[in-house]
Amino acid sequence: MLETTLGLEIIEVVEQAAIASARWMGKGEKNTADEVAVEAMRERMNQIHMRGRIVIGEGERDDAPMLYIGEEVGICSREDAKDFCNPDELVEIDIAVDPCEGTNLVAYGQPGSMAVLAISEKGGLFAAPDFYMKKLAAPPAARNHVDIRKSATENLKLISECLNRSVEELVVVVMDRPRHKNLINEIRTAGARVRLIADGDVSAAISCAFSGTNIHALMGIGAAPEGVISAAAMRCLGGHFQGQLIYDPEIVKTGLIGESRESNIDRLRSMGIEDPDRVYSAEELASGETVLFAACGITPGTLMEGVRYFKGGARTESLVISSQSQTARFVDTVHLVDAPKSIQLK
Ligand SMILES: O=C(COP(=O)(O)O)[C@@H](O)[C@H](O)[C@H](O)[C@H](O)COP(=O)(O)O
Ligand SMILES: [Mn+2]
Ligand SMILES: [Mn+2]
Repeated sequence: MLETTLGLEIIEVVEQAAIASARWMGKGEKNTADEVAVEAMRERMNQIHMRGRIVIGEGERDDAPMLYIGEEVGICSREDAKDFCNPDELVEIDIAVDPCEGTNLVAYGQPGSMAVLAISEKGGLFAAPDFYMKKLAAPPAARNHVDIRKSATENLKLISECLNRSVEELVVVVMDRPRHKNLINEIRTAGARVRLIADGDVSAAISCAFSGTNIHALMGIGAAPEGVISAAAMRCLGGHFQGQLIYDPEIVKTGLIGESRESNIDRLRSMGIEDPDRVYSAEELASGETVLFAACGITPGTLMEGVRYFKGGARTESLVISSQSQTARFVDTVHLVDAPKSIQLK
């Protein structure tokens, strides 16, 4: 029902955010790249016949501009919506957004940034706190064979068996952070190759689900909201994804979580998370009956091209995934803004 209600309109939401943000590529201004993406996403979402509520609106951690958690979006959120929205459109839906995932990547002209969102019925997406999350993503063939509770060495052996290749033939993406020093050493010692990324672990997680990307696992600690968005895509694609919240300041030293382990556990409890050590599967992080995911490349990435402008318009590449129709659509769009004199085919 969700997919038929929203149709392909959500593609335009991520496309508009990406087109706005890519104007700031390489300008060294990450907040502006983020801000324009947020505004474009909000504006386009508010033109859609839907009754949406933002459950994940990344931005809190660095005072970045954000779509606020709890913000209502869509025409059918208005008080008089019954007058112009049909019953399907009035059903409440939850939305997780990251209008500019990889703001630093955009600011410094590096690959892997995207505008991204996930949608499900009310309650269908885990409202992740702005904590860190240990993540494990792997290809569909390794789903439920690997486990985040196992060591990287064990998981690499399992992935190699599931993919019928040697560990040396595997590539693992890890975010380039001091906290991953031991993990990186372990992966290298096991024989696999490591691709270090500066930012953007959503793109890396989803890339594991597609063969041909030469990415076979994502390991390490990133942000929890991005974990839920990655899980939404991986659930639809049948890839493996697990996440575990990180609340111990000894593991990640950051202003994001408090300096006391106990107060962090209390904070999680106050958010309804009774077991702070729980390991969440993709199906638990994105548990709704129907899940939709949409992303549009801002800078070029493993799965999508970045935004390319030409005189009079722009060209974008997006990925829309639906659990309902069981499709992953790559959408190549030419945006004709000012009546361009020619439209290049490729
Ligand atoms: O790269 C990221 C930053 O996202 P954004 O703020 O939307 O540009 C995410 O992919 C990461 O998951 C995560 O946010 C990051 O690991 C947390 O930041 P850091 O403390 O620098 O590791
Ligand atoms: Mn992000
Ligand atoms: Mn962001």
